[in-house]
Amino acid sequence: MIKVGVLGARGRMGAEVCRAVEGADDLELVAAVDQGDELESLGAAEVVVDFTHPGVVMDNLRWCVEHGLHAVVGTSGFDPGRLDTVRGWQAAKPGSNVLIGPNFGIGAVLMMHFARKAAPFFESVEIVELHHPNKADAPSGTAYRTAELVSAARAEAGTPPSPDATTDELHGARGTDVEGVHVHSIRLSGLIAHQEVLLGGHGEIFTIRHDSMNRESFMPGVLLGVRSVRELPASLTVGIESLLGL
Ligand SMILES: NC(=O)C1=CN([C@@H]2O[C@H](COP(=O)(O)OP(=O)(O)OC[C@H]3O[C@@H](n4cnc5c(N)ncnc54)[C@H](OP(=O)(O)O)[C@@H]3O)[C@@H](O)[C@H]2O)C=CC1
Ligand SMILES: O=C(O)C1=N[C@H](C(=O)O)C[C@H](O)C1
Repeated sequence: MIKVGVLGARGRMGAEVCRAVEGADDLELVAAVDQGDELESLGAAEVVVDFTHPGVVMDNLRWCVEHGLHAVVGTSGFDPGRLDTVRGWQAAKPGSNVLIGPNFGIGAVLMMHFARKAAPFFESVEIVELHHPNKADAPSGTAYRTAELVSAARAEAGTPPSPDATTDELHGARGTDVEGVHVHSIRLSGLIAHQEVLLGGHGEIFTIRHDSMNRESFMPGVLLGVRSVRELPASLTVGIESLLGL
């Protein structure tokens, strides 16, 4: 049995994770912590799952690393600077592995994988992410990570920047720029989590779209992370693609 603690346990994702852990024969939910609760009860866990808020996740993660707990993090908001900070904590206190999953949906991981593969073959690429209006951050962590992967693949292949003649822009009309990739964020009631990667070439458009229809869809990826994090080869891993053999 792997002893699991959940941070953000009363939130939309955290509550789903608690249900999934309680329903798994090889996992035991030993702590369910939310805003205002003491972190100390997490000390009974081997693996902590964090689905909280980009504004608090770094404090949570530092606490986990300092207490030697492995962490599976779904909370968004990780840029290269934050990843370096986590590496610094791990260097100071080795022993805990951290797995940060920008998206735990299997289809979403495949969307990012295929976008990275396709990116060098097209002149233009832009990303549209669409989410429920309760989401705190924009762009989404998934879109940010997709843009990073797409940008790196194009740079490695020597693909020039996407053409764009815009010289006169109302602020925000072209979205935000993540490493040279334009990302557009929609917030709309009725949505859960969706993303399109639009790739444009000579006389053809290739669109890769993923839709999360409910939050249960993230659970196979989260549980895979919980089961794998203790044995990961690196102390900090971003994305679950390696766990899927991608
Ligand atoms: N990687 C992935 O696959 C996915 C990632 N996410 C990400 O997960 C995060 C959470 O999303 P979601 O569940 O929708 O958000 P919610 O707002 O529904 O849940 C977050 C929960 O964390 C609580 N919380 C806030 N601060 C703390 C703290 N310091 N300690 C413990 N708990 C705290 C909140 O309490 P209160 O409401 O009182 O502030 C709330 O109950 C977001 O960053 C989202 O982008 C979401 C879906 C999938
Ligand atoms: O807030 C959400 O809902 C989601 N957040 C993650 C993100 O920022 O990419 C993952 C998924 O898109 C759902």
